Amino acid sequence: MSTILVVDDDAAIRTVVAQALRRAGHDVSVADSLAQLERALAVSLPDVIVTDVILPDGDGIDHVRSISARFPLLPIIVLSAQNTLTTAVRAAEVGAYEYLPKPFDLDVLARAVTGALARGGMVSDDDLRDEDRALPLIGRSAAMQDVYRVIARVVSNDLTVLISGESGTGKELVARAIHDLGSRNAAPFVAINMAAIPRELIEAELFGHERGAFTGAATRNAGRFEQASGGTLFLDEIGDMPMEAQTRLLRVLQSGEFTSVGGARTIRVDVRIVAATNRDLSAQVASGQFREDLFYRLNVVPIELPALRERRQDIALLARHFLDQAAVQGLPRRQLAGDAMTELGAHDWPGNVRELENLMRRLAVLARDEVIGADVIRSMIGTSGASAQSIDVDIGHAVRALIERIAREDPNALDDGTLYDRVIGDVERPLIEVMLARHGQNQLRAARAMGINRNTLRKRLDTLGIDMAEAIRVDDASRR
Ligand SMILES: Nc1ncnc2c1ncn2[C@@H]1O[C@H](COP(=O)(O)OP(=O)(O)OP(=O)(O)O)[C@@H](O)[C@H]1O
Repeated sequence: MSTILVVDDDAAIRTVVAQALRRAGHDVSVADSLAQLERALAVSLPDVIVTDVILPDGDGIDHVRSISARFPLLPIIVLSAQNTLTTAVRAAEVGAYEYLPKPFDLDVLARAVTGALARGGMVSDDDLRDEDRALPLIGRSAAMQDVYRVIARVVSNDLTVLISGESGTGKELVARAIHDLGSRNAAPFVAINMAAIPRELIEAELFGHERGAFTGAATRNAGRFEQASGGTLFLDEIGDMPMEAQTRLLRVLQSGEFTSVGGARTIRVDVRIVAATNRDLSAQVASGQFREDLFYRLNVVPIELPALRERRQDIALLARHFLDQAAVQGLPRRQLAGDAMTELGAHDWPGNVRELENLMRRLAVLARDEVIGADVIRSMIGTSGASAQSIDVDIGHAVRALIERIAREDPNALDDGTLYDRVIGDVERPLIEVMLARHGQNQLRAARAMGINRNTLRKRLDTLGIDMAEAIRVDDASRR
């Protein structure tokens, strides 16, 4: 539960605001003066402060400046009856997260609080104050503060950034933050994932192709470089880029221009490059899989994202954030009991923030009670949770790798109309095998459990060539 401190000398407003925020699921405490506010801060830091401007012992806005200086990560929402532009500008100048003129709609306040919580832990920076550009990066740990410092350093220039970190640590989110906070934010942010595109298509995807450049190229296509013109190009999973494409990319980065596949025109583009990898690129350089010169060209400003297990103090903040987000999206509102937080804190999170996010969404959907206890967390992480997590984390990669493998083994397979059946067949086979095993190889029960017709299952067994000899052995054994 997030903690909100409401400061207002008007008892009626204090009560109404506190009630509304409690209804929205927050833990609310109140103060009627700056002195009481200071006493409350001395005891513990809330997640958000909501304060009036005119208080009996001073000016709330002046006080925001002092609080922001001491606690730069603490979002403050200012409420004021002085509906002047000057008050709004003053509130922004002193670093208030939001300014709401009185009278305000309680829903608007609740939304501002949710926004402030989602922003919690981000560096205090005037650029961040624009609603549209509010950052989704959560975390107050020292490791994340280091990340924020580097982001703050690169938003005002075009230096190339290389983000490394395990899968699900937020690399793409950081890349987007660099774009959104920089001067290129009116132009597009274009992402391309090297692991998701068959190797032979990567160059056409990056640099575009002319009509008729290869089979299937019916029209001229602008590549991602051109699409990102004036903006940011995010090269995800750069460690998966084939050698030839690396050579071409290096040339483009050096010269700022390229020709599309099958084209004679030279295209000049102005893009900022942010690359990311979950592999050890220097090891790939050492083993000759990644060009050393390209590595140095990309690694101008390195950002290393910590694994979630290395910043356990952020787990509670993130967990609450994802539950709030689920509630905002219309899923039931859930809270975590103290022992549930302890349980989350002890888990190792191999899938990092993505795993935590998926678990919170599943809890929002599946948990029976509003307050979730440690036992529920244990059962979700320990059993189906653990395996489902790894599926959530890996399924996209697995399918992409599968497409790549098929393309490598048989390049025609990408065009000959068989790809859908091959990929679905490879995904379906383990599903059927697992379900048959689970139901003692009984086809009727396995089909029912999967929600398909028994005849459909029979046909799929035939098509996929799944051997039922095992089933007969199991059936025989059970009959004996
Ligand atoms: N600090 C954070 N605050 C809030 N949400 C986060 C944070 N880090 C990651 N997430 C969320 O976790 C999920 C995974 O993040 P993201 O896709 O950026 O990770 P990634 O490192 O690029 O993963 P991959 O290597 O698998 O592509 C996203 O839904 C993202 O919004």
